[in-house]
Amino acid sequence: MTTSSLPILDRDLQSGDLTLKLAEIAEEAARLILPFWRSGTAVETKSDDSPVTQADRAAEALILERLAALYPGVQMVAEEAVAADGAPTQTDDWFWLIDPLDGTRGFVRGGEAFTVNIALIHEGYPVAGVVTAPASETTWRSDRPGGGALRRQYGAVHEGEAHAGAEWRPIAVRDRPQEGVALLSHSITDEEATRLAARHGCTHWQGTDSSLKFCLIAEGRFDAYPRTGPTSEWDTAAGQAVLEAAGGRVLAEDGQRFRYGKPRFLNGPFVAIGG
Ligand SMILES: Nc1ncnc2c1ncn2[C@@H]1O[C@H](COP(=O)(O)O)[C@@H](OP(=O)(O)O)[C@H]1O
Ligand SMILES: [Mg+2]
Repeated sequence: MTTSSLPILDRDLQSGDLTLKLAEIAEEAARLILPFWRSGTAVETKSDDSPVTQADRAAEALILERLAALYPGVQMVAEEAVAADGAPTQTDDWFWLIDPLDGTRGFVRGGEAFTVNIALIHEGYPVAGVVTAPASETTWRSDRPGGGALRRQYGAVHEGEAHAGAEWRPIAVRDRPQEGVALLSHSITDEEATRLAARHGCTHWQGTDSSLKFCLIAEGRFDAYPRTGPTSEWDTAAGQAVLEAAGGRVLAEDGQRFRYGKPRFLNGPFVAIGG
């Protein structure tokens, strides 16, 4: 592997330019995905029983091409490539985790909660991440390390109409209110959701697909996202980077910071929490 682009990658990470460039890529992928949404696009079932569409594949191909052009030689671990070719058995110090379309089930149902996710892992932890929600034309990103988290609504930028929402605005987690609200996957029962929410000090909960859950906690609208069922590392890494930058935390069952590069890139249980 060539490591020649690592100095440039690290320079861009430290300046915050990295996630600005990643946001452009994720938004380009989002524009590619959107025409497939609510279009009755064909759905195939992967070996793990999860759905995949042409939108997932087209978006992943675009992201891989853009990343390889910007930072050649950095290892890329992406959902559809792993589904097709298997997972790499080793990870480098630096690697990308890419989920071109998270929340595919919701996407296929015509729901709005689906996202494009790009994260950079360094020595086992997400150090930069970008999440884009194509349906609402919104992007969340971590800024330079220690620089917080930001959100923008990008649609108007490309229609050529300057409007306030198109600016990057800082976001932050909220202090836990008396009646906290948890976000949970639709993949669990109502009983399980109520129990999980209560375990993490929340009196209410709401079901939401995809990594959008991390972003909604990062911007201070919700309080926790506990997950006991399986996810893959590309489902959570970018959301974790955004949430941590906004002042939140993602913890494994042992209370330690949630880490990456695990066997087959499979996540165990975790909880994402705001303030
Ligand atoms: N058995 C399993 N193993 C690994 N990941 C799983 C899984 N069941 C669900 N997931 C992951 O959970 C994600 C959906 O989470 P949520 O329910 O919060 O929307 C899916 O992302 P994709 O839609 O990208 O496939 C999928 O990767
Ligand atoms: Mg996913």
